Amino acid sequence: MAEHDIPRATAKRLPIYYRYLKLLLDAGTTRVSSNELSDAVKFDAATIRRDFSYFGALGKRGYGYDVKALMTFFGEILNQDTLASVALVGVGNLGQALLNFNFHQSSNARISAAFDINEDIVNTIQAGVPVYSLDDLEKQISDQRIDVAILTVPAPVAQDLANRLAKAGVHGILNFTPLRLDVPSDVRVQNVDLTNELQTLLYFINNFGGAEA
Ligand SMILES: NC(=O)c1ccc[n+]([C@@H]2O[C@H](COP(=O)([O-])OP(=O)(O)OC[C@H]3O[C@@H](n4cnc5c(N)ncnc54)[C@H](O)[C@@H]3O)[C@@H](O)[C@H]2O)c1
Repeated sequence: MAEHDIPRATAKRLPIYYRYLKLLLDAGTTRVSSNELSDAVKFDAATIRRDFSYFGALGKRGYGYDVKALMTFFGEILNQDTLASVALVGVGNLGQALLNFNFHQSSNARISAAFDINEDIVNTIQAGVPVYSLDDLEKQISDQRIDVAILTVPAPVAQDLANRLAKAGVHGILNFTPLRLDVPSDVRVQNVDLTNELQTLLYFINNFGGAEA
């Protein structure tokens, strides 16, 4: 958890800054201006300067920002050095796709355990990740110190599983199901809804043309 008191919108942009800075650093670039960053990540330069100012960072007029210093700084805030183990519950169409996607390449998280009730895939390894029986949920979450779970099960069983996950000690749920989950106050839920995203996109295209929202 970041100890800096920053707006949520800024916090959401941090991983995007971080990924781009990593690209720059890998390409041997040592400094970057807010305008160059703006071109690459598509937030306006004023937003970027304001975001960075929350951290007391770090730009110099006529020089821009030091890429390595920014990376180190954001890396610490984002905890890039600690690899977070994530559970995936529900290894169906969507779950499989997420297993195949290598989160670890671009973030500090990796799916380390998957769970399902389908006997055909329980006790197999899918995309390098062991699939456990749902009966092992609590034990694996505790043994592997899993703090975050991705929920890709049918909606009717989602609340039950959210209850179990919360009870087992999970503090974050990335919820792909259409159900809005009730969770204890120490659990954070992030809902992902591709239909919503698509509708929003269509709305903006239809009402404002191609310009970005
Ligand atoms: N957010 C989005 O944009 C989006 C997009 C597609 C699907 N979805 C949602 O994601 C969920 C999964 O969709 P899908 O197409 O992968 O479905 P699917 O039927 O292919 O997969 C569901 C998986 O969950 C497993 N399962 C069922 N009950 C379980 C339980 N109690 N515990 C553990 N595993 C259980 C099934 O065996 C199956 O492997 C659905 O709720 C769907 O509505 C969301």
